[in-house]
Amino acid sequence: MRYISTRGTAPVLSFGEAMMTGLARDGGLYVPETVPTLTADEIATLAGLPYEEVAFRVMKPFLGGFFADDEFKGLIAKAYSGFGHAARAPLKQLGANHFLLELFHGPTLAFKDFAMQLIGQMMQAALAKTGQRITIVGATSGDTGSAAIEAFRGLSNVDVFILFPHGRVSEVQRRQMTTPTEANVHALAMDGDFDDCQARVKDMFNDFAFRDGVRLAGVNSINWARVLAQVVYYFSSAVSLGAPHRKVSFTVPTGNFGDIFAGYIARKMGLPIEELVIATNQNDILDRALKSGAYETNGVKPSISPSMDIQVSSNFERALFDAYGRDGAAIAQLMAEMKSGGFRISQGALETLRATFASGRCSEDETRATIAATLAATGELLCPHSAVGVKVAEEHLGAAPMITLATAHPAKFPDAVQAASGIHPALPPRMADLFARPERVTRVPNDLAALQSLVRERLAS
Ligand SMILES: Cc1ncc(COP(=O)(O)O)c(C=O)c1O
Ligand SMILES: N[C@@H](CCOP(=O)(O)O)C(=O)O
Repeated sequence: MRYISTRGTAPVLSFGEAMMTGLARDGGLYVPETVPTLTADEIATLAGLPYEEVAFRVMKPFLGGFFADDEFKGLIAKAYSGFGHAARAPLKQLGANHFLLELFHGPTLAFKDFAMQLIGQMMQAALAKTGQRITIVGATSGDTGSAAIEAFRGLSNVDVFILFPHGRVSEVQRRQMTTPTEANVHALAMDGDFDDCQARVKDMFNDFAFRDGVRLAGVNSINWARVLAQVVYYFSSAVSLGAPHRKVSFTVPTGNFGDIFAGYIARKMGLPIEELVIATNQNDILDRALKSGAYETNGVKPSISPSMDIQVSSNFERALFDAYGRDGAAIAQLMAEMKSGGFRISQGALETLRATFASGRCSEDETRATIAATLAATGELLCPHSAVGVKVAEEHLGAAPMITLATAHPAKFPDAVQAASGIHPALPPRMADLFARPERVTRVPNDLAALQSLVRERLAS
């Protein structure tokens, strides 16, 4: 099993190497050279299995033997043991043919825990074999950061630095990142928006002296292993609604395009997915791109679904790579144009993307109205991101059952949820004192050299 870069010139790597490498050295993202498939019979046998067993069967073909079967099963078991629901990713019925996939029962109450808890286990196992230490630098619009901190806090061979946009995450999200007391956790509030944070992380990877000097590792969806772990719940939910004997559709609240790209991989593996719907908030670059062919940023606008306040959608590069016939040079050219604000997608690539993805946009008012209407109709209290998904899904209901991904717990966004529904969602008891815990955070400028100095100083201290 080999992994290649979307920009065509970085070394070809094994699964383990791709996981520990993060961004490819040509600036691209690693993808499998070929996507393994499951037969209809293999998919059918997933129905009724525990989530952990589905995870093992879906992910194993991508590993190329990097972990022995028993070791991998053990890592999966540990990764999901802290989840607060026996099903891990339960499905709830919202309407006649509309289902909600609750992905917020992990330790930090967002879908990020599915991949981050597992990647934490896999990276620790890999480091234990080599005796190395690594420095993780991640960018977050709120959820990746807390999930990464939870997965790596307290480890002696890992430092974790998280850049979040100052003033642009919810208070619960911020406190999840700033209240852990372990010395290897470094929460950094950066001037700018999420796109700036992600750009600085990629800059650090593209500075080879820095990258090699600190042994930089990535846990954003830059890292293929993050995407892979998210493929699993497409299978677990689809088979529970009758796949592969009937098709299902998915709507995915989307920002950095990692989660919906995992759905795309599930479809390439053989899962019969009718429609894959991208749901955006007012930061609607992906919806505009699919409708007009122009992939152009127009500035991040803060919203009540802050984790999706993203315009430079990292994993869209992976989808473009396939849509352009896996032409790495063409992708490198497009990404260079992106630095000055955007590019036009070629007609052929656009048609390929439209054959694969549908899309829709949800305004702030529509998000609030969907939270209220869904509560009244079903009793389900949605977070604003999940509400964006539900609204867009309702515009795409068809013959196949629609599964909307509920990506975060409403208690992570209590102000927005209360304003929309009148209900103040409570944090689980284990987090009840979150607002009483002291915060530890460093304000940092949007400046690569300053950030690199800070990382080096912290590592030396
Ligand atoms: C709650 C929530 N919903 C949706 C998204 C969008 O997911 P993705 O960035 O994988 O498109 C994010 C951020 O990743 C998120 O934290
Ligand atoms: N919404 C994310 C943004 C980062 O996405 P990632 O999947 O690339 O880690 C967040 O909450 O941080």
